[in-house]
Amino acid sequence: MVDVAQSITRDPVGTTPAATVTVTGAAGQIGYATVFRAAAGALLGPATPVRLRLLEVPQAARAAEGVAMELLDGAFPLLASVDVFDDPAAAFEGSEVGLLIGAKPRSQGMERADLLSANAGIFSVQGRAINDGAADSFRAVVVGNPANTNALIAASHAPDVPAERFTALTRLDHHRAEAQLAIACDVSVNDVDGIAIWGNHSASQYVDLTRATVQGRPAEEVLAERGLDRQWIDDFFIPKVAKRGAEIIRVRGGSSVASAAHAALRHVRTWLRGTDEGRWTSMAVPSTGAHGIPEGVVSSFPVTCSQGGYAIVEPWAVDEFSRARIDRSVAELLAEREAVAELGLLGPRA
Ligand SMILES: NC(=O)c1ccc[n+]([C@@H]2O[C@H](COP(=O)([O-])OP(=O)(O)OC[C@H]3O[C@@H](n4cnc5c(N)ncnc54)[C@H](O)[C@@H]3O)[C@@H](O)[C@H]2O)c1
Ligand SMILES: O=C(O)C[C@H](O)C(=O)O
Repeated sequence: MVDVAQSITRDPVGTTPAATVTVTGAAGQIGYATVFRAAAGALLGPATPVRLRLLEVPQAARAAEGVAMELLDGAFPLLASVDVFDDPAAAFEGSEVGLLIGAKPRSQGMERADLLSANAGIFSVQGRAINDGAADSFRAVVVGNPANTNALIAASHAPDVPAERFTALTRLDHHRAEAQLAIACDVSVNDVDGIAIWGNHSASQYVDLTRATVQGRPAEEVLAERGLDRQWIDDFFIPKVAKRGAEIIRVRGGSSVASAAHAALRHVRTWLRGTDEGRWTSMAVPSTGAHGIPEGVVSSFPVTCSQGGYAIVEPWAVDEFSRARIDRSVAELLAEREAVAELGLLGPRA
């Protein structure tokens, strides 16, 4: 543990035992936007105190100490403790929830293979640390890109942890699609339902409206009444959502931060608390082979959650267009998997 005078332990409020949450990249932008809301109850709910374990690389550990100081200054009633680490093994000791945000960003001139390899180094080490030290109940969401394949790498290095506990974030894409559909139909986001994100958290993702509803009616029907046909969905709506990350970078001058933090918090909260009756969300999870998506990749699916678990929504007969789009994104995931396998970066479970 980094020697932080700021580390605290106290008896927090709350009616259930405190849960231990490890946040990697805690001094980075998304980490900073996440930990205060986690301390305020947005991750585990208003009844569960949280013990935060912040992991950073050694050169950013000092900045993470500063984050810990600010957490203290929030005097959050639910914050049981906060500790800073630069050693993954220590950071994941007893961990019940992992928010795996820290990753190596793509720098100029870096090839995708270099990015995969740089991140594989990070996620293999963290996978092993989780395998050796995390609590039996451990579950993780990977935010750091390439998120799906990073989750696969971590899971492959943690053979003693059920693979389904390693998930990746596509809830942000799901939220983006809900918002864009609501805007297109001039309704509240509360009126839209049934969107599914398939495949990779990348521009190849398939944003599926075929089961979506707007105020209980098929979304495609409501869009058609507004003169927005399938061509519009294909040419405008899907790219708008799938390329939103790049658009944010262009307009804001930096990648999505608060919306990504919000999505990561909601991902875990929904997983633990459950989806509402009759509704689903999107999560990238290890494929079981469902919907024709081969095992061995972490793909986004529509899922329902209950009692701390999730289930891929039962397969339905997808149309030809959807099938081709799902297969295209899955092909990208398979190529990423092959690239890391060729580099010898997959662990013993692979
Ligand atoms: N899945 C999604 O929806 C989504 C959305 C937005 C961003 N992202 C990704 O999230 C990641 C984080 O974004 P950010 O804006 O916070 O980046 P950032 O560069 O601000 O922060 C990343 C932090 O991770 C730390 N880090 C790097 N390697 C680490 C390691 N081995 N252990 C612990 N910490 C480590 C860095 O020191 C840094 O503080 C990026 O990979 C980004 O592409 C994903
Ligand atoms: O960081 C990025 O490349 C984009 C990010 O994954 C996003 O979807 O906003």
